[in-house]
Amino acid sequence: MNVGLVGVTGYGGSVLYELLLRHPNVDKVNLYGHSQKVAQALEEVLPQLRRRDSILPYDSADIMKNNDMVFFATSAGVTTKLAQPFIENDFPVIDLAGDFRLKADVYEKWYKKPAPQSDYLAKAHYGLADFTSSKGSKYVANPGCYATATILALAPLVKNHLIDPSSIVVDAKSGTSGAGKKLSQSTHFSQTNENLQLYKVNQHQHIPEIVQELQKWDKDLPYIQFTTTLLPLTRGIMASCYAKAKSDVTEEKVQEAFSQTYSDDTFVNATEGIFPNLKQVIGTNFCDIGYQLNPVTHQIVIVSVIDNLLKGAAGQAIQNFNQMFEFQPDAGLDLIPVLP
Ligand SMILES: NC(=O)C1=CN([C@@H]2O[C@H](COP(=O)(O)OP(=O)(O)OC[C@H]3O[C@@H](n4cnc5c(N)ncnc54)[C@H](OP(=O)(O)O)[C@@H]3O)[C@@H](O)[C@H]2O)C=CC1
Ligand SMILES: CC(=O)N[C@@H](CCC(=O)OP(=O)(O)O)C(=O)O
Repeated sequence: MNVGLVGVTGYGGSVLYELLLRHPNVDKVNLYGHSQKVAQALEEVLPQLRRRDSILPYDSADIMKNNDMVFFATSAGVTTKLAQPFIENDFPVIDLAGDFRLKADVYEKWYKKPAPQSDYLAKAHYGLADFTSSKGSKYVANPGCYATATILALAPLVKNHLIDPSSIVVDAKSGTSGAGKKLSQSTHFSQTNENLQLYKVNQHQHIPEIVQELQKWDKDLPYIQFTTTLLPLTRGIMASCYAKAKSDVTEEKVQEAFSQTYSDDTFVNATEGIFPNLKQVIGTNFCDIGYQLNPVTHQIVIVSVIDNLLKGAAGQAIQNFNQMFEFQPDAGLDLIPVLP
């Protein structure tokens, strides 16, 4: 099949392009940029890919005519403006941005941008690929990177009501590629290198996304305590999550919850007492999780790690693509970590 990709010049888009080029069910990837530009040689912007492709001017009619579906890996607010013709024509879209993940009022509050129309939002499927299937959906809102790491870490405990939902504390950390390619003061080399910086404390836009999804399993879950820290690394997210176990919860019950939830999952691996590090997942679509119940404090610590550009973005988008078109669940995702 032919697929369209808008946003190849960004971090998420370039990683998605690499995955699509190697995907067994993709014949051609057509690249699109901004509407006002003429076609641009890909080599001019991404010479390291060594491909003689062109980035075509953005045109929704052209995208629908020449492709079977389209991926948007564009900045927040772009699909709110561009998605309409695809939704009205039931043309399949997978959107890596946050525009279609939240209810309109929640999106506007946390992203500080106008939300898409409510009837369009109602057509979007939140594609947390390890828990839901995108089969039959025409518009998939691919989850956020921190949201993916955090929800996957907490899901077994929240679903099985093993923790006090008001006790959740998440200390999440990300490499700078999570912020996209645009330079800012906090991602400047001299500011990031050999430094740790907290940012968006209690204001991160993934807080409502995490809460919205966890509440599907426990409607009594209130807002979570969530902080984000910028790491002096390019790729990777580590989410360290803490929650108070209910009084009757034992080590066996916690183990059973993780093993029931993830034993058949190709991409999520959860292990009791062994805590993951970032390098074991960078370059892959895996989410590795370590967890332990502290018998003294009765707190459970759960640590998850992902590559923000793969499991947190392009890799999960491919999982959703595979579900949407009923390809093999792991097609195009046979990746091994970057070593050493
Ligand atoms: N980086 C990450 O780890 C993750 C990112 N995301 C989300 O995925 C999306 C892409 O992120 P990321 O790759 O990091 O961002 P970047 O800032 O690196 O790239 C943004 C891309 O969007 C393109 N773009 C912006 N405006 C338009 C427009 N009006 N029309 C067409 N193209 C446009 C840019 O093109 P140009 O180069 O021409 O400006 C660029 O290719 C964002 O919404 C982000 O929040 C989600 C999960 C993780
Ligand atoms: C390090 C860094 O800055 N990460 C970004 C990740 C969020 C993102 O990718 O945006 P969406 O809301 O569209 O998912 C952040 O914290 O805002």
